[in-house]
Amino acid sequence: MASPASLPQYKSDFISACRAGNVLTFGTYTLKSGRISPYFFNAGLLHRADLVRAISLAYAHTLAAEPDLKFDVLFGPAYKGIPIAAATTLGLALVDEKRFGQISYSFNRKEAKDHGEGGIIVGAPLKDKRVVIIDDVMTAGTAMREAIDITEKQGGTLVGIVVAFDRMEKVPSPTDDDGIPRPSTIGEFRKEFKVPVLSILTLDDVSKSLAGMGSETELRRLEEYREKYRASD
Ligand SMILES: O=P(O)(O)OC[C@H]1O[C@H](OP(=O)(O)OP(=O)(O)O)[C@H](O)[C@@H]1O
Ligand SMILES: O=C(O)c1cc(=O)[nH]c(=O)[nH]1
Repeated sequence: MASPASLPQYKSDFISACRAGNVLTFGTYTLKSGRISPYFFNAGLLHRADLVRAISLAYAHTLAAEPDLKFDVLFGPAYKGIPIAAATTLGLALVDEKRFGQISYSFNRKEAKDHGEGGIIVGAPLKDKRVVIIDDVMTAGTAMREAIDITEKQGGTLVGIVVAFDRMEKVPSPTDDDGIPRPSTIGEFRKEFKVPVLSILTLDDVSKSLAGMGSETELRRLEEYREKYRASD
């Protein structure tokens, strides 16, 4: 992926990291929502030290760009949200230790532990805290709804959401693939939860630079998919 000159440095660095890690791949993928996608953004591949640095700084700068967003805890839902929350907490201290030095992170266990310290939360308790949920991708928003539910049940207050990649897809419906545009998942979350929903990159950010990445057939399938699940906002 080439990085368009107009993008801020942290976004260009993040695109370069995605490229180095082959994070965006073409094929046939069943998504959590059940949609069959011709491309996939796999944040799990950003595991090398230099790529972890790029992703943690990109999330940290995305959060730092919101001066009014005050929060105490970054909550990363299992599983891919876990290393992202930990790495971004470090990234925040590197970007602005004065502002972010007291931020904590936590994550959930997918299955509650019934011995030792017990419970489903590891890391900072969420009770009475201002919580930003951090994850890799939002498509239909099911994973994010689960994370919001955990946050509320633990007594935390949701104040923001940040993801690496916004696939810019419409909210799911019973006639999901009717090709009729509906509001985007992220747009609906902004309206429903009245908190900032941030993403480092959107599909639009990278689509111009996709031309060198996939074959003509892969790019045509991507465009067909985009048309089918295109959001109206
Ligand atoms: O917006 P949605 O339609 O819910 O899909 C996106 C979510 O699905 C995947 O997580 P998954 O729940 O598969 O768990 P993982 O982190 O363990 O891979 C992905 O990491 C996103 O979090
Ligand atoms: O919707 C998903 O399940 C999904 C899409 C994507 O691009 N990457 C990912 O990890 N999950």
